[in-house]
Amino acid sequence: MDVSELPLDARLIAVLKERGVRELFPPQVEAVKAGIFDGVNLLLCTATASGKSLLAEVASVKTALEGKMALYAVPLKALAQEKLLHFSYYGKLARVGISTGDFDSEDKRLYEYDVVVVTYEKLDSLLRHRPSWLGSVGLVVVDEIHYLGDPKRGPVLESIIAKVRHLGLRTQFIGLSATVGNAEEVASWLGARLVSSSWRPVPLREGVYYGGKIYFADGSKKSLGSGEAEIALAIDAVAGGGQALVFTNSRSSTVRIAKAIAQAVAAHPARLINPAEAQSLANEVINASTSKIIGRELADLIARGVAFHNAGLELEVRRLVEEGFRRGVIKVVVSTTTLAAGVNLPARRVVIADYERFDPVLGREEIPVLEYRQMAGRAGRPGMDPYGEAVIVARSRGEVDYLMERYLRGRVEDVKSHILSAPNLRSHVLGAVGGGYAKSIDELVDFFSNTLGYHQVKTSLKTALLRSKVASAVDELIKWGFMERDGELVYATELGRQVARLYLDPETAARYIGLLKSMRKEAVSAYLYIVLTAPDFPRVRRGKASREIAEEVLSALDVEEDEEFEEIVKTVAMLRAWIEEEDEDKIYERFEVAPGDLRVYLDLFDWLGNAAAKLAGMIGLEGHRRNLEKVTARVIYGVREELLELVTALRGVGRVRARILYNFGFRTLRDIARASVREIASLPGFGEKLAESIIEQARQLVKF
Ligand SMILES: Nc1ncnc2c1ncn2[C@@H]1O[C@H](COP(=O)(O)OP(=O)(O)OP(=O)(O)O)[C@@H](O)[C@H]1O
Repeated sequence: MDVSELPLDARLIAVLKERGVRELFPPQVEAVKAGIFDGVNLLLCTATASGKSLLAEVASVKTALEGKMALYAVPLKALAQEKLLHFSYYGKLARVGISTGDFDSEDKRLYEYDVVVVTYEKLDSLLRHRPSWLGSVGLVVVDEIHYLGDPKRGPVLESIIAKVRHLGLRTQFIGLSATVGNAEEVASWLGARLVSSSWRPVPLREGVYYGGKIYFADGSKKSLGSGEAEIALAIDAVAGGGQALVFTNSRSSTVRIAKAIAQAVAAHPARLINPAEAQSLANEVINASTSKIIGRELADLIARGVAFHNAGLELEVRRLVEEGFRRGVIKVVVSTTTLAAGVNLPARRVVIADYERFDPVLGREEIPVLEYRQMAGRAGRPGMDPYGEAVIVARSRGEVDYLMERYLRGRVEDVKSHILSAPNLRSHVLGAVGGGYAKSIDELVDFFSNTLGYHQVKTSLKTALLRSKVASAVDELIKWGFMERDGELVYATELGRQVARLYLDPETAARYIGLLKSMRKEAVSAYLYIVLTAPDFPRVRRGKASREIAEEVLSALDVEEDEEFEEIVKTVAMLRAWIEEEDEDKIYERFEVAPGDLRVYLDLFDWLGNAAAKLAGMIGLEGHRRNLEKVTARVIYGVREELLELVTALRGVGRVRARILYNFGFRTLRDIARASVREIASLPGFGEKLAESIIEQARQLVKF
């Protein structure tokens, strides 16, 4: 089908042609025939790179051109940024915005956009606020809809869909995924037509590697040189003019394998990389990295055409690696399997070095087929590679057949709902009541009967079951003071509504309130401790907990000294070092955290610390509210209290520069407003341009 034949605005067709899209891919033709441009609800389950996103983007812009809004939901903030970039192709045809942070806001200004890219949680939170513009939404897209099976994020998606249904919005719904086992069931629940296809723009060959040979699923074999599997497979791909993406199961092995491959690249008789280009990218990475140690380690590899990619790297650095790989400057990227969803990097050969990983709770576990498919699907760059290859590494001859059956021929797991588990149900019951979606047990039952979880219950007593689960959730929420019941009617208390708006898990909110109420003394470590008790927080697991900090926490709070206490105290110690302005590299070394981890902590603290402050305010603990706000601001910026005025107000001034300004006597915005460009420009790390900018900013702020 030629794009000119599509029922679309001529300007939109022109953009497609400019992007090089002339003929639709076969699954796209099916989607068009199924009614994607006629407002029909669709579930598109087609292979990676088969053009799902392109269609959903076009449908969004079409909706915009028809005067309605489109909401485009993605699982990760980084993917939201990427999506925003994709939408820039459509130029002025649609005003596209992004909304991923700050749950406690209904984002009135979003109304100014035609297309809004959101994360799942942000979309659910927006629906809880019920902004006035909801009525003008004409399309909701959910990308990577297999997240429905995720224990925490799945219920968020179900809740979104239940709310959209409840509101009776006349919206089209489009779900996208390459990997849903029970696509028919999900489509039937969504009331959507299913378009499913295994067509790929680049043929995919899948195989298992053992003892120097790749055994392909079609029975053919390929012999490679001897040596470590990952190295042999990567070098073979690069020597053949391609690139390789290697997935492994731990951060430390991404670094170890990348180093070994870099050595092999350097030792190869043929010149496999362009050293000048590689060196220039390496320099960029050093400049962008907040950790000198990790930055140098990575840059050293990039200079040899290889990189590691894991959650320890900050987003800017990950972006540079991804871009370098897309441009072909980097030939091999070694990534953790857990990051597979977040890396949109096609490569000629994908190597799955480990099919097992270590879970702190479950121990060793095999990766699901869904994850294997997500990784394997990245093999083959459309328009650049004649084929793609996905190779999984076996550790023994006997495993070859096992892996072939389990992964290459295996069926992707069914998506199973988790919304009826008690913690999830409590959270979404409060969200539904707090957002005005239900006012009685009956209405709650009605609301949750729109979920996949209900759809999947197979007993004839399913309504009775749902009713009893909902009633227990309500009882628990009443006990915590977030809801009240009057016969059949249920209400969210003011506090409960606030918890729902802050997008807090009710159990966490109840814990915060309990700890704040019983606090005996105002202590920074105790505030950090309280916020960190949320189960969402990762914990620092290395080293010994500091006794001094433990004592400070215990003098203020009534808590048990158990294993969890130890872990939280270690994390408190790390954040204390950060807000006492300890050098970043020292923190990374002392607590064995990496820049990417620290960014995750800060992001979470921004949300949960501010939420805890709001709760304190609501229960009349004004002093705690102010202290929590201050501690949260200090965590966000990594500074002592005296620097807050400068770091919060001035663009281009972070913790290091603010400290320099302060120590040189520029302690307030007023001091800076009075300074001359020459004075500030001569400080270490400040140039003339930056000096001009911050003086100008300070003058405006203090109306100098
Ligand atoms: N009909 C087409 N003709 C040419 N190029 C196309 C066509 N459709 C999509 N593309 C291009 O192919 C690439 C992959 O498309 P897209 O990202 O939409 O696939 P996808 O199925 O959403 O992949 P993923 O599962 O990774 O999200 C993009 O660069 C896109 O611009």
